[in-house]
Amino acid sequence: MKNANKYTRQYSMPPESSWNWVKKEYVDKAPIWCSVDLRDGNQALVVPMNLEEKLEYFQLLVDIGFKEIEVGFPAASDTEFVFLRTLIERDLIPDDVTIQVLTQSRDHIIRRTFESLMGAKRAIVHLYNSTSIAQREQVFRKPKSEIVEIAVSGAQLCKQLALETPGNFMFQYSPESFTGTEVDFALEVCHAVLDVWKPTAERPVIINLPSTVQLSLPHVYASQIEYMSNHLRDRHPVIVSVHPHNDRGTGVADAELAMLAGADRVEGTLFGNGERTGNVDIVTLALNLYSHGVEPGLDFENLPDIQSVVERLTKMQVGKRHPYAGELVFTAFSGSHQDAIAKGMKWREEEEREHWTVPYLPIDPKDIGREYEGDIIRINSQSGKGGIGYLLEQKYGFDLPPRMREDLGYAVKGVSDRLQKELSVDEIADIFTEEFVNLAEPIAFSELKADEGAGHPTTVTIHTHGQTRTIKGSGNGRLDAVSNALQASLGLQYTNLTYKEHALEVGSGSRAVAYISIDDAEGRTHWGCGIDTDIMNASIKALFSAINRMVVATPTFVVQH
Ligand SMILES: CC(=O)SCCNC(=O)CCNC(=O)[C@H](O)C(C)(C)COP(=O)(O)OP(=O)(O)OC[C@H]1O[C@@H](n2cnc3c(N)ncnc32)[C@H](O)[C@@H]1OP(=O)(O)O
Ligand SMILES: CC(C)C(=O)C(=O)O
Repeated sequence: MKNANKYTRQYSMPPESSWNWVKKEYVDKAPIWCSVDLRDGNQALVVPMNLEEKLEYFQLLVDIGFKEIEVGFPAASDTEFVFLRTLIERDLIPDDVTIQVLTQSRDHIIRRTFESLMGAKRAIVHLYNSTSIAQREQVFRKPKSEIVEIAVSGAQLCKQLALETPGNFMFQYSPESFTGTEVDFALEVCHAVLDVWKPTAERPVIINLPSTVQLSLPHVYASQIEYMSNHLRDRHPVIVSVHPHNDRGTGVADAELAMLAGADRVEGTLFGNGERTGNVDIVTLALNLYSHGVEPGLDFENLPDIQSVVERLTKMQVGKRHPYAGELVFTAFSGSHQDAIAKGMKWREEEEREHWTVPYLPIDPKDIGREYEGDIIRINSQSGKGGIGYLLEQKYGFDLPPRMREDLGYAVKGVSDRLQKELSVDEIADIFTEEFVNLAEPIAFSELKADEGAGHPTTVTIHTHGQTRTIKGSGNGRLDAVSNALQASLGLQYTNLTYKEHALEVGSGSRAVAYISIDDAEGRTHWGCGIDTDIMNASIKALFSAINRMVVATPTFVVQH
């Protein structure tokens, strides 16, 4: 980048920093949330929402639990004005919800804003004017004193109109572009406004300190907020609010550090919609609190539904990696992650655990309406036996022995790598069946007859190379007898037979599944699986499967006739 010297840092540190917020470990209570989706979010859309869309969005915000909702900039357009009138006239604002409206500090805009509020029981009137060096020099071309005057005259008019308009009005002031303003000057403007509004405990005032454009690292913003919070003359009746944007990608960090630094209130939007890179994402902030065991006071238990409504109304898409909401954010493709998640989930099943600590999953996806199946473990060529085995167990009930999972893992990864695609759990089950279950080539099991006498004498009917044969054996159990018959009659050589069985509880009918491994003459292990309604038949089919895999893997072997 050859033009780095074109840029310079445009923020200023406060005159002093106490850095007390650094010593706080985490945010221990939810802030007052204010949604600005219908204003800052809406003003940033290619096509702003229409009346019906805004009404639906408003109801969504109410359902989520927002108690303060900035419903628009009523002087901006007819749609904005009519929307507010509709909320008021149709009595759509619940008693415990306060609407907020934004106005520039300009006479006719403030007047129009109060007109729009006629009949409202309660509202926050949010006044702003820009205070940064860049805006003073380039937009307003006014000295500091005249910028203060813009704020003061607007505050005075708001106060006067609030007295003349029926309803209960609270005031909010934003030194817009606060992050590009000398912090002491921002304090001066806020004091001038507070001198007009004179907040009391019964009628507090909100001082909102936006990172209109993010200009610094988050700790600088936090220091600015801390300075303002510590130096506001009469702090108690003032609610310090923040309104972070996301230009540097750290809107969430700005908000979180600002809360540590004294902010009582946060303005933001769902999924971070808003000007340019967006406003701070309240979903992320709330769920970050939740993941620390702090009740966020907003209900995101059905986040996928909320997301689809927001996407439909805003015509914006939530990214696949978006915290908490993105399609892939609870998904592990990579083997070691899957293995740890599968073990973590099993650990939870073993007994009730007080806290959620599953590796790689910061919260339980189910808490926000996500599913485990198809969400947390997905399979491609980066995957491993742990995840593959976990999926087969969850959906189909196969509890494979650990070493068999390894064999299946390689088979599945091989297919995914060759086809260059993700595999569904059904496709994995197909691979498992094709590769390991009830294999009948080149030797097929047909029938078993238990003969009379000691040593479990057994007659087995098999098909091989187009012929049906009857072979006999005995042993210390029925399976051992079949195994001995096969080894003696067909010239097979293997040792170390291992065996595991369980009922297949998933799916229709009661079936048993057996897994068998054998070691061939060269020490290689071959696995097979058998499924049957009869447990003995399941185990014999598992043995045939293992033998058939061994025979196929040993091209030099010839079955004796
Ligand atoms: C950071 C933020 O998101 S702030 C919110 C921004 N949101 C919006 O602007 C959306 C809604 N806005 C609008 O629809 C329009 O801008 C309106 C209706 C409010 C005003 O429209 P207009 O008067 O036609 O145009 P515009 O906004 O460009 O006005 C610019 C004038 O207002 C002045 N101005 C801008 N903001 C403010 C303010 N907060 N207080 C006082 N004056 C202001 C400018 O200096 C400029 O003055 P000039 O006429 O002397 O040059
Ligand atoms: C009006 C203010 C709060 C604003 O939207 C901003 O600064 O981003």
